Amino acid sequence: MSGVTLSIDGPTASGKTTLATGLAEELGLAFLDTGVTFRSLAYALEHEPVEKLRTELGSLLVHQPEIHHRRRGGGIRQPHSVLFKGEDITQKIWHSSLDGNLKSISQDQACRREILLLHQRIVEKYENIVAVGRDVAVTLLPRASLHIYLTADQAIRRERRRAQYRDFGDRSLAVGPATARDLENRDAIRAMPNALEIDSTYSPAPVVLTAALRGLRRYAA
Ligand SMILES: Nc1ncnc2c1ncn2[C@@H]1O[C@H](COP(=O)(O)OP(=O)(O)OP(=O)(O)O)[C@@H](O)[C@H]1O
Ligand SMILES: Nc1ccn([C@@H]2O[C@H](COP(=O)(O)O)[C@@H](O)[C@H]2O)c(=O)n1
Repeated sequence: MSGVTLSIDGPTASGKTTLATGLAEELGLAFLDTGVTFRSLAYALEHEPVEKLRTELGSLLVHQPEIHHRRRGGGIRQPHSVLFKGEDITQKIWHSSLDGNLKSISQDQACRREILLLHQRIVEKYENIVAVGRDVAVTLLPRASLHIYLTADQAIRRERRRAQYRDFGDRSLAVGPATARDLENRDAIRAMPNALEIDSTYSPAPVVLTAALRGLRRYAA
């Protein structure tokens, strides 16, 4: 299968990254986590005014997506990384103290437009890519081979996030209900012909991956 593009949207801790990584490993895709860019801007906002971030984003921030070999070849060919003004900030963007900045950035429409342009320049470079976020089906990859909306009950998502960050005391455990944006995107995805909605509440990650691969075979055939 060549020319594979996949979008995955869904609420916090629904398993988007897990599924994207599985698909990227299985199919040898590049993997763009758009949330990483929002988080990087939240970090950058500690250092530069928002006006500068908006107008100079393309030169201030370099986001390299992860690139996977096919499963049989195994492993990651290029790990994801983010450089801000040349400094590698990949490990610095997760701190819960940045939650307020993250909210400001994600509500700033001008910032969202600049972030989208940055992501469009990234996806243009890859023939085979999976992009993950909260609006990627509608904004970034409207012509993807398959659009996945992944969800799970809030209590389950909260429990999974707590377990995931048990050893990372400085990370945010905030897991709310699906936001208005999540629901808007879910409805838009439902209306797309090549869409798949997966509820992972009672499905372990390998089952979710199998369902996504089956969906891809169906629509990309
Ligand atoms: N189907 C599943 N069953 C059980 N646990 C899962 C499943 N999918 C993912 N998880 C676990 O749930 C946690 C959150 O998953 P993940 O980080 O992939 O979510 P996410 O949607 O990418 O989160 P975010 O919204 O922060 O980007 C991880 O610990 C992951 O291993
Ligand atoms: N396409 C996107 C991606 C992310 N956001 C915002 O960034 C936050 C962090 O994303 P994670 O995937 O790392 O949790 C997220 O909570 C959103 O506020 C977005 O708006 N659009």
